[in-house]
Amino acid sequence: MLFTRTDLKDVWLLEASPIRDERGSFARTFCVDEMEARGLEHCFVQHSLSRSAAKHTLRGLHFQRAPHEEVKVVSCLNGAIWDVAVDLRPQSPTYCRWTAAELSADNMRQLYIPKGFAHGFLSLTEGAVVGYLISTRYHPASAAGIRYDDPALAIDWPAAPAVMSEKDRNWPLLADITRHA
Ligand SMILES: Cc1cn([C@H]2C[C@H](O)[C@@H](COP(=O)(O)OP(=O)(O)O[C@H]3O[C@H](C)C(=O)[C@H](O)[C@H]3O)O2)c(=O)[nH]c1=O
Repeated sequence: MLFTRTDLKDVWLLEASPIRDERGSFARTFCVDEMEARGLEHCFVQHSLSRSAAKHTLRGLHFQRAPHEEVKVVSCLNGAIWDVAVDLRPQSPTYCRWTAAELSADNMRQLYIPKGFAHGFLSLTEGAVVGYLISTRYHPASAAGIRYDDPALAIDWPAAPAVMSEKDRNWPLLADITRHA
């Protein structure tokens, strides 16, 4: 596997190294030793999948509040998504900055998103299936989010969302959260 830091240094792009033969290919997508060697989380207590039927479905921006913050490793198992991580760590030099990567079943890339980040994606194809390795148990009472179009983040989404949940439409702006913190 190839591990590359993104422009947000604690967010990593993980790239599989498929071994190809006449049948197709085989690729390792997770290795505890490789994660440990880079000081990355390697214990994921929950694995989840989401399927988005329509192209340009937007999910996010989500995070769980302390003490239930999550490390996520996000992959795209069918189709393609534009995956976004937003640094919400107040003391971070990259606070409020975002990074994005195109993840697809073809490129077998994964995004490693540490605690303190919000996560979201826009599907780029119909039938996008997204896989999550998650370090922390789902804790609904700690579920939180910020608006995908928050001007404080200015995320340059590749297209307008065609489908999103009412919950995602109505997350607060970061300014509203920090004002009431
Ligand atoms: C996350 C989660 C959700 N659920 C239930 C709650 C709802 O009844 C239903 C759909 O949940 P939600 O609308 O939060 O699903 P997404 O909008 O795909 O949210 C996910 O996608 C964004 C981009 C993320 O980064 C999070 O991992 C996750 O929140 O599944 C569970 O039962 N367990 C879970 O771990």
